[in-house]
Amino acid sequence: MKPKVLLYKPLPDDERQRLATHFDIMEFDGFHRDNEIEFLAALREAEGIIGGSGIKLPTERLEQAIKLKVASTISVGTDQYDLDYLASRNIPVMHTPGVLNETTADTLFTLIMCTARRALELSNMVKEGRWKHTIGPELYGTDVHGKTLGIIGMGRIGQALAKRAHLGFDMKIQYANRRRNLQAEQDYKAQYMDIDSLLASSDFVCVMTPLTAETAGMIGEKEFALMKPDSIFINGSRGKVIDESALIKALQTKQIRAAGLDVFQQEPLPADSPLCQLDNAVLFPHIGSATLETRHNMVVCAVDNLIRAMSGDYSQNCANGHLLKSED
Ligand SMILES: NC(=O)C1=CN([C@@H]2O[C@H](COP(=O)(O)OP(=O)(O)OC[C@H]3O[C@@H](n4cnc5c(N)ncnc54)[C@H](OP(=O)(O)O)[C@@H]3O)[C@@H](O)[C@H]2O)C=CC1
Ligand SMILES: O=CC(=O)O
Repeated sequence: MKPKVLLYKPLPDDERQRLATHFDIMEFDGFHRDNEIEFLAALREAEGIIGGSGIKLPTERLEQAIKLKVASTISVGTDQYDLDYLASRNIPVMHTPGVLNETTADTLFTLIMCTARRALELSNMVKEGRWKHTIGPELYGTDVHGKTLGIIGMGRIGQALAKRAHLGFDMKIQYANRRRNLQAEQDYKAQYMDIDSLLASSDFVCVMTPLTAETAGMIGEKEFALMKPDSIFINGSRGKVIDESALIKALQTKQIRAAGLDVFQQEPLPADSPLCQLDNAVLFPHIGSATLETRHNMVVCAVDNLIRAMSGDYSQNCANGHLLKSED
């Protein structure tokens, strides 16, 4: 008999079939009020689970997953799970680092360009028939090339962003991490500094840390007040890393120039969010890695991770490996 796996995100046919050769799949399109009873019944039977980062499975749900051996997420972020709790049950949480670095950095750079050059605001002006004469300084953008980019969270994706900025746009790179990243210092002349100094001296600030107890609410009113009045704030990490109300205030009062956001405290972002009323906010629907190629590669990686971890090998791509008890 094949082990039972709960799949809660639609997969491309090829990867769904590969999963089905190894496991008996119990399949759901997300987890919501309409499928709650069946989903929770499947969770109680599941030895493995695989799905995306959009579905939160809090501890009180996972407590019901009494047969669970492995959780595999089709994302690099793992904040939808309590890693400590799963580690206390010796359950590895597998994720997809690396395969999405370049695509996510492309998205971040798109946010940088769109905010700096007011691309969406001006495109809407053209589409809505409001382009009546050559635009004047009140609608000019600001340069990207040659400016200073501050990256909070110089990890895999942060470095891919630094590469674009430094090698392609001649930007000066500075960064904040808990530990220094000597590779980024060598490759992109990145300068290490504390978060407050970075905020006060960057033209663009991009947050790319994971969401953890330490980073939740890390950028709030005090931090926005430190930023330069002409600076631009980019968030590609998780919405809860910043205080969204404080950001809205900073944008409304033009304390900072603009913001480019791929992630929000609540997703999907409610249409009545004040962010939707702001010309100086460029908003993406959490599409950091959303290209056909990269999303496929992430699924391949997550299916591989599940197959390997279910057979006891979680030596690669395990987000809580350092917390697990060794089997030998
Ligand atoms: N918008 C989207 O679609 C996507 C969003 N993401 C998000 O981006 C996150 C980062 O991904 P990735 O680059 O692969 O992760 P990495 O682990 O490679 O990088 C994270 C970086 O954050 C730093 N960091 C962690 N905690 C802190 C802290 N308290 N203060 C300052 N820096 C900190 C780490 O350095 P150090 O440990 O030295 O502090 C590390 O350099 C993911 O966890 C996910 O939430 C990822 C992919 C797509
Ligand atoms: O947000 C996306 C991820 O992979 O994490």
